[in-house]
Amino acid sequence: MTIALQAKGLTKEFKGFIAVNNVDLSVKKGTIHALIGPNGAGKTTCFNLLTKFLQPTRGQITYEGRDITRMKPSEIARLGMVRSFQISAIFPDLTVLQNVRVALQRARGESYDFWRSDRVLSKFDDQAREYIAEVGLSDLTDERAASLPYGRKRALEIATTLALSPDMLLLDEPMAGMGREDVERISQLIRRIAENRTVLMVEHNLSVVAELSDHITVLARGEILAEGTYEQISKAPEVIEAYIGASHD
Ligand SMILES: Nc1ncnc2c1ncn2[C@@H]1O[C@H](COP(=O)(O)OP(=O)(O)OP(=O)(O)O)[C@@H](O)[C@H]1O
Repeated sequence: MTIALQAKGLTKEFKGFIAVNNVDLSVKKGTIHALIGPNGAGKTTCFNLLTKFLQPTRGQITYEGRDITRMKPSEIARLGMVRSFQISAIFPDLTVLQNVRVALQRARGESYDFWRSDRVLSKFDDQAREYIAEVGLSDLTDERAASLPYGRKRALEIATTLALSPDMLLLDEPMAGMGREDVERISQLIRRIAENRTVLMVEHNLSVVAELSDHITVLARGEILAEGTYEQISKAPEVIEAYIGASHD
């Protein structure tokens, strides 16, 4: 199996504090890979390094074999590696269809003009409807984004991310703030979008991680503590200890 994203010796220091320390990570193509760990483990920092929102102090990152260590988020997006919610927030007063059309228009490098007529944008309709169907929002195509329940808004955000045609999607806590029904819905959505894409996610909800992930990397205190399937890592004494220890902090 080929590697989509790889980090070697990834390190981030904040004024002498080492938030991410010498992390080696390989995300295989076509898999769902989760980054987990107790609070303060360095997951967000690591995620921001991989998505190029932060510059590493040391280390190298490659995507599809290409060195992306010094690239900007917009440059890696063009290579096909896209962070969810990267393009924009949702426009609350536009409909679901209009939001995805705008995302498509921007992804094609056309600037977005509010005054553009529907007719000009309608060339994106078919593609937009495809993405809307992919995230399960077809019934709500003509609803205003503002009127969507929270979980559906996240689905819409994912649809606008798909407009950048990513081969790899990076999701930052996709289940944050969601009720049970939405968690189930977004889990299915992630599984569906991962059928022909690679996914790396930071996620706190361990049952979601257990259900979705092919491979899991556990971070603690900025370092890799364990790696493997959920079955493997959930039995590792050092992982159990890190989580139990963290709950007593
Ligand atoms: N900009 C910064 N400046 C200084 N220290 C930082 C900065 N960002 C993160 N840290 C520190 O780095 C450590 C790791 O933080 P990070 O947010 O990456 O952890 P996390 O695993 O995502 O935690 P959580 O699950 O609580 O979000 C923490 O101790 C945090 O205080």
